[in-house]
Amino acid sequence: MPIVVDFLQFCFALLRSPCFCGKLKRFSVAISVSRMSSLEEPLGLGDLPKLSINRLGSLSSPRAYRRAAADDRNAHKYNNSCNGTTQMVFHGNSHAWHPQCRQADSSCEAVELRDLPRKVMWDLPSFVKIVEVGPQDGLQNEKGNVPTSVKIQLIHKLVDAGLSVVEATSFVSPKWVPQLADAKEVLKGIQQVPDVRYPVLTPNLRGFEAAVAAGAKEIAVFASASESFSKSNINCTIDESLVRYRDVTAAAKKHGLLIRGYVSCVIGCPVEGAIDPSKVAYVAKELYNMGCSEISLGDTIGVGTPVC
Ligand SMILES: CC(C)(COP(=O)([O-])OP(=O)([O-])OC[C@H]1O[C@@H](n2cnc3c(N)ncnc32)[C@H](O)[C@@H]1OP(=O)([O-])[O-])[C@@H](O)C(=O)NCCC(=O)NCCSC(=O)C[C@@](C)(O)CC(=O)[O-]
Repeated sequence: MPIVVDFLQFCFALLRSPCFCGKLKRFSVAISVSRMSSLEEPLGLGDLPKLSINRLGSLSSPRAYRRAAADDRNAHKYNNSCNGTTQMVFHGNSHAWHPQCRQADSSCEAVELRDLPRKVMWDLPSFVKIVEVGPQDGLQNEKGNVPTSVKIQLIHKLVDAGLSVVEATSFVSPKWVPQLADAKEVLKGIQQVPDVRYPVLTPNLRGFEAAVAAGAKEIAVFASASESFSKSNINCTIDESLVRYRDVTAAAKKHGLLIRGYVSCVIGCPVEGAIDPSKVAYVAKELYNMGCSEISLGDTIGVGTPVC
């Protein structure tokens, strides 16, 4: 199974667990795998393990971690006999992939299910970075026009509150988003704090050039896993957006700028309903390949609710 697919299955399993998704509408995932493979085969999401967060929690005790570490050290001694189907299994935080045979029959699946929470707990990141998008994603939906000075004040207060990444604005068409027509004045007006990042959205080269002229040091491109959402949001197909973003990211790399990538509607779309994770993985891989150092998987309409 390609790395991205397993990782996404783990994400969707967590999103479906009762407590996890109640708290998170969108989560920013920094996918930093050494190699991403293209995805052709459909995913068998129907057989996703039904993880319950309390089961995971029970494995988060120090003793469980010590036991997991011990197991992990012996991971290479796994010697399940099986009918020869080799799959990659992700083990512990060593980021080492241990080819491991697993039988397709229930006994192996029982082993796999029993082990999965340990691996998931063992492999959860040790910290969560909050990317604050209110000044952009929030204000763009405001009915009235928020004065530039108030936008700048909001950004300063968010930084004072301790946030280290505050998305400042979008350099998009004022015809589409009049609320952020003052993007240049906002970015120029911020008293930037060292070590704080102020990414801005740039949907095309025109927006990118305007952002650089206003002093942007980090940009974000935003694609979708839903064709309908892509059309309604940025007036082009997914593949057309990726062509645009290859130009934007190439220019950004020339300027040595950091690049974030967004994938919208990773769970569901208001028009198309449920979104196939392989579509999400395809878009994420393309964004990664063009140079995005962080990729945010957005449950844009907040439908990642628990299965049970
Ligand atoms: C993407 C475009 C620009 C394509 O715009 P377009 O209509 O497809 O094509 P266009 O190139 O003909 O541009 C239309 C007009 O905008 C101008 N224009 C063109 N580009 C720019 C620019 N960069 N800055 C300023 N002006 C621009 C362009 O010059 C033209 O002006 P006119 O010639 O008619 O006077 C348009 O569709 C647009 O701005 N859409 C709004 C995109 C947007 O802000 N969406 C919300 C972002 S948040 C989000 O997507 C979700 C996310 C990321 O938060 C994650 C999640 O939750 O899912």
